[in-house]
Amino acid sequence: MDSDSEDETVYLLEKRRILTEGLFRLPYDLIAYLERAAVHSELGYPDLAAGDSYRALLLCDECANEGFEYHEDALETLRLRAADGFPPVLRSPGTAHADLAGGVEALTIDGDQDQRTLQVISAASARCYRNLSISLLLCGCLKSAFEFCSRGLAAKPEDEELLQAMEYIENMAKRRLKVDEVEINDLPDTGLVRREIYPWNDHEPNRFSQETLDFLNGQLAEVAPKCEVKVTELPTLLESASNTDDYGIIPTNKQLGLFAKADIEPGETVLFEFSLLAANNRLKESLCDACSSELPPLGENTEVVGCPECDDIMFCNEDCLRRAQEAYHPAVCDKDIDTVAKDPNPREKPFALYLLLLSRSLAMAATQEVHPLELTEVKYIWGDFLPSSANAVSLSPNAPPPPIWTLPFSFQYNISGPLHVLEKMDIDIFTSLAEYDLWIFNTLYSKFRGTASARVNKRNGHPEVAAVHPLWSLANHDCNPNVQWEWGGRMKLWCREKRIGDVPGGIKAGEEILNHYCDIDLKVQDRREWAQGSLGGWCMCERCRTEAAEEKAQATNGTSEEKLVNGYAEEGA
Ligand SMILES: C[S@@+](CC[C@H](N)C(=O)[O-])C[C@H]1O[C@@H](n2cnc3c(N)ncnc32)[C@H](O)[C@@H]1O
Repeated sequence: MDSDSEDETVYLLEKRRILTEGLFRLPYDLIAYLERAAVHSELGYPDLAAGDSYRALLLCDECANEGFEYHEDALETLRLRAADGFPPVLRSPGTAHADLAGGVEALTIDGDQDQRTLQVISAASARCYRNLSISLLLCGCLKSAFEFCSRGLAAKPEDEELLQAMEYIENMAKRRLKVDEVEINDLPDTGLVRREIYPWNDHEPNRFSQETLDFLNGQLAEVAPKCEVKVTELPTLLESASNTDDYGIIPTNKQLGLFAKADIEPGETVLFEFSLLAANNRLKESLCDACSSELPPLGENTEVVGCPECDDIMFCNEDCLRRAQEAYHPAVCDKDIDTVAKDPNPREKPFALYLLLLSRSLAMAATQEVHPLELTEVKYIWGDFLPSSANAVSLSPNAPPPPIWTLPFSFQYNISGPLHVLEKMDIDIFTSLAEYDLWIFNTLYSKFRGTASARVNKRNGHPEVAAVHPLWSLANHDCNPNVQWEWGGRMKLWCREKRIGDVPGGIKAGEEILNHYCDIDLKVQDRREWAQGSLGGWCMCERCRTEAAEEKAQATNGTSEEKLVNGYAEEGA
């Protein structure tokens, strides 16, 4: 980044800070949301621009509909903001004092107050539709972009910006689907956005500080008394196969890892962790709401209990009910929330499970009255973030290719879904911006995607239960692991009896706890493909490198033997 763009970024970040603080003071200010959307766009965060524009659109609806919950507050704020004239953010670029996009209406700012307010609302909702169309297109969410663009065009059929946006969406859809005619239901609706510690995120701890290590080791003392967390160096993984298998030295990066602080015997339990940060996507199934283990059949001696206040929510026993009441259940008790993201269509199952984990973390934050990023289950976990500078989009004509963003994103699962959950929890999504802003949802998703484990349905192989076990997730992967894990109510990690090649198990004090993120019985290529998602790249463990080298040597030998045979045949002929 050159110094001009650095200055520009500093200026925009300050503008963003001021606008956000303004929203804390005037939470129903749709104009401030549109102003912040413009800043987010300029900073290169189209997802955050879409989030702000959607909130502004909701506030336009609040202003326009008398019966709506925040009608008075939203309207009063809008009148305040439009008191001195037409807010500049509603003007199209290049127009002097009114929104003339589409050339259809010159807005009078001197009419009676109601008339003027209606004009401002109409111009604001048009701005929201334009922003949503373009920002969602940039995030790869073509179907949602198309839908918002169509809604905008229904209200303003001649709007030039919307007509232009529709053309972009259709062209992009044709390119992505490789077709000449686009069918709306086929439009892709997920994409990738920046995965980073946002420059304004002051909730992230220094994961390598003594304070963090002491805190985590204090927690480990209870669930894994023979383990400690330490700072370590891990290979920096590439996205896919490369010739670095043969390299003696691979670049590394600093991360955390779990280490034995005393000898551990084969078969011995290494870690036994309970987590309430768990979720399942089966509607009306017999799973404990707290720990997600299968409930035993109901009988006379059953310990299974229900919440006295709400239907159908069951817990293994009084202990799980008590933990739920302390940690998250009051925020969702009797709130008709158990249908959200349940029984999704198979293609959406992973996204839906992450939304359910996010919902659980929001319920935990609301019940415990802490910021979601300050929850102990969340604060210290790995998020696979890239530096903001590596994600930034340069506007310079000599810039290198744009960065590849890595956080999966959709309008439904990142924007409207979490807001829907909060509304179900009776949380005012406007006055709670400091706790429930979109960048916070994105940060939570980054962390969950870097650490959650899922259980699949044995019948259809689809993921149906997911959980984050913050201490278990400190263990790194190796295709020759020294531990084995199983999750059913509690996450259990125990020392393997045997390592690969029938080598006897056992872990010596000081050695790293080596977990496995894939099925280690597979061949090297399949293992690497399986683990790629959770590792964030191509596995470079010793076993993978050795086996890949052996396979390569065999393939090369095979080819030269073949050549020889052919050669003899030719000579003989
Ligand atoms: C669940 S976390 C493991 C704990 C993590 N190292 C930490 O600092 O909290 C998973 C991440 O650890 C890193 N990791 C784990 N095993 C690795 C390995 N064998 N090689 C390289 N990176 C690894 C990857 O970045 C992966 O995305």
